Amino acid sequence: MGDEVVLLGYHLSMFVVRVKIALGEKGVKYEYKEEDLLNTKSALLLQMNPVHKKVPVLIHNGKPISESRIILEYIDEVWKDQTPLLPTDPYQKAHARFWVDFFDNKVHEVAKKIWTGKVDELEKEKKELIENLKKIEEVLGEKPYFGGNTFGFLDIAIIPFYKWFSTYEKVGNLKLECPKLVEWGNRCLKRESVSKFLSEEKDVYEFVKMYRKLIGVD
Ligand SMILES: N[C@@H](CCC(=O)N[C@@H](CSO)C(=O)NCC(=O)O)C(=O)O
Repeated sequence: MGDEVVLLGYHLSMFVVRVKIALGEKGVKYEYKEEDLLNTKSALLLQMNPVHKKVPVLIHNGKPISESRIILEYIDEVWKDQTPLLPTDPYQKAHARFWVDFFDNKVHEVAKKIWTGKVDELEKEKKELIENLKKIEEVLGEKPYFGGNTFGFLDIAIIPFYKWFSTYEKVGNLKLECPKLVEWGNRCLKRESVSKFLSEEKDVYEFVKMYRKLIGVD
């Protein structure tokens, strides 16, 4: 019997898109189950991820794996005969893990403070976001992809946020200065595994506007 793979997700979740891209790059077939995060989480989600109760959760032959970065590494190890996601060199692997951690904590979390917060009270966060995204752009440098000439782990981790940049700018009333990341994003979008799953900018913006009303900041 082949592998039974199920992905619990939410259509706009950048962390879920990471997993969809990785499974796409590996050519792994899976069943996708959309969670209604804004209303009631499914019993399956609560059973499979009782600690965080968040998506994505990858269920492989009945066994759940949570946290997108951990899921990416799991996928890379389990389906290792297809294109590798992580570098094989230990130092390059550590470098990739460092920058995904930086991105999650110093770009995504800072940006989330902005798009869920009172924008006129967030000058520090706005500066931080611009500066930290510049640091990510410096890691890319002149390379086509973060790992060099091939699309890999760090690209997969960051590209799902690409269509959120314009919403960061609109809601935060700020200007991101990352022309190389824009070029890189368009380059990644040429890959079917990316273009198939990345949200549209207008959908992201509509979601954030709705969410801000829901939590009473707008
Ligand atoms: N560190 C985790 C973050 C997952 C997450 O925040 N998932 C959100 C949807 S995307 O914003 C989620 O499931 N939220 C539901 C909740 O917070 O209850 C990862 O990398 O997988």
